[in-house]
Amino acid sequence: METRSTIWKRFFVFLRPYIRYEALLLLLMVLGNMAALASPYFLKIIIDHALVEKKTDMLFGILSVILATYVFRVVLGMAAEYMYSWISNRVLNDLSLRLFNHVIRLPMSFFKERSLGDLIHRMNNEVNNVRNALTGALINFINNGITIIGLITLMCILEVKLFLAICLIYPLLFLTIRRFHPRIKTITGKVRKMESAILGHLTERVSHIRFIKLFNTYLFEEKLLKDRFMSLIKLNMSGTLVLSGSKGISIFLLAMVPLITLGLGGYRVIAGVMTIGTLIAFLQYANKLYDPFQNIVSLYAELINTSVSLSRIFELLDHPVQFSDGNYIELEGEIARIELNGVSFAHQDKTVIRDFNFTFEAGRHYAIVGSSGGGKSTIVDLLCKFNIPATGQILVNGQDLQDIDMEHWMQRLTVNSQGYFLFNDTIVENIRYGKQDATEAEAAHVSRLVRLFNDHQEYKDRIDTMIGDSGVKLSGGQKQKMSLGRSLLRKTELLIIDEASSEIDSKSEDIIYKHIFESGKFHTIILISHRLSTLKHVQEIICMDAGEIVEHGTMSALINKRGHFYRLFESQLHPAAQQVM
Ligand SMILES: Nc1ncnc2c1ncn2[C@@H]1O[C@H](COP(=O)(O)OP(=O)(O)OP(=O)(O)O)[C@@H](O)[C@H]1O
Repeated sequence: METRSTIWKRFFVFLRPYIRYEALLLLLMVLGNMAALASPYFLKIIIDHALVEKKTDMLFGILSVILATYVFRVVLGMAAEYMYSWISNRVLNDLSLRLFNHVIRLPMSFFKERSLGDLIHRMNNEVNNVRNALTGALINFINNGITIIGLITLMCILEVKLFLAICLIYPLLFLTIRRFHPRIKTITGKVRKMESAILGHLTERVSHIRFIKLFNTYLFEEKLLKDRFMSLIKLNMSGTLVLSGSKGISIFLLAMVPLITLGLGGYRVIAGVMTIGTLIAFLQYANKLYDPFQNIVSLYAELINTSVSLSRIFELLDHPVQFSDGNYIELEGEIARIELNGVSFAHQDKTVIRDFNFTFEAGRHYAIVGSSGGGKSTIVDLLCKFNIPATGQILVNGQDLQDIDMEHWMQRLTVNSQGYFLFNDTIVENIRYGKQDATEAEAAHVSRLVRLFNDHQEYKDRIDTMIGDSGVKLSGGQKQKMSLGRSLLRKTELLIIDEASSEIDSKSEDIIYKHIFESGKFHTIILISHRLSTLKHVQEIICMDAGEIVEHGTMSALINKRGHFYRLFESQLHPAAQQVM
């Protein structure tokens, strides 16, 4: 784990672009503090000179100066606040954008191992913690720090011996902070992890509310969440105990400062080695020291929390992305062939693909079939670079796919996968996600190609309406049609359709597939399907079982073979078999 100083050093990289504005802010803050700290010194002059020497002019002259410093302070304060808000908003914007841009470029393997809740917690809650620290704690920490330096300087100027006496308190304060804060940091880290887990739990449960209702598991769910909240409360309470203990001792130690000042200072005034004006001014400064020190102690604890948030954010940023870093190459020319040579792949310890050897030639249409869990979608993920072969190679025109730039590669193919992604937006906008520069008319056109609605009126009424979260206002078949429409908007050399029409009625499916396979829009197509009726569109079928190719060939050859393929489709086969034989 990174040390706190390295974490802050890394964070200061985000502050660097605004260094000029920060320098100006610091100047405003120093000037504002100087103006705020001047009053007790003027008070000393009033007591020791204007009053003792009975100089009315001097009295009112100094009072006017004090008034001017008040005005100066207010103006500087407003300017500093504005500047601070400007800087912190920009820094946060940079941090959030950098995080988002990084996360969306992380390899798929990263997302398979992480819980969604943990990711959202880091990208939202932890960034908000940094936001709170930036908009409050950090500025106060710096401001209080400047005040303390100013106060110490003025106290030394006034009476250095008295200042040295109150300094005895500070090593004790330092020891208290050192003793308590590592424990606070550990507890904070645990709280954050638990909060992420709870967020993940809530996200999962609310997004599957339908199943809670169907299985009537309200009480079970309530108990599950209650147990998690109880553990969080226990952890939070132990954190509060340590924090309040640390604060209590610090506050007690700081409260000793005015007592020592009055005791020693009063003695020195009685002994005639110090003026009353100096004692009053010093006492005011010593009292003023109490608040910023107390604030700094609390803010320090808050900044420890922030450093935990930052370390969780940086942990994400440290995960290597899968995109261009100058080491990847771009594929020259069109895709001529994709060869999978002895490819194997495992999820954790479980081997999912075994010694897969096949060459997809450009211009041909293929299907991959096999029983559930046989490894078909894993092959798609390997072709998308979402999975990386454990052994063997995937070669595109002889180039290792792993060496080809991810962004460049993804421009060459369109993948219509099993899990579609629909946003709470209009149908047109959802379809346009496939090709962001497509016009509304193009999007509307493909919605008709995939027969999204039954009649003309429905297109008119619904195409611009919101579809709800994850397309909740659409039927299962309509969602799949929209997803296919989105793919149809693109024009790429290779199209992969992974079980994308299981909920679409056979008649519509046939029309849509005819268009896809016969329009010539996609040169090479790989179709994954459990429906025999869709296989008539392809020229070659690969039959997989337990991660291996067990048969491949044309549909009629495979049917005649009476092997794996035949058994797999036996129940759907007889009417179709008549057509192909
Ligand atoms: N993220 C994962 N972690 C662990 N195992 C996984 C993961 N994803 C898939 N698997 C396993 O890999 C195997 C192959 O899954 P895959 O999705 O490729 O099968 P499939 O042939 O596409 O199945 P289906 O026809 O049901 O879609 C399955 O046994 C599955 O349990």
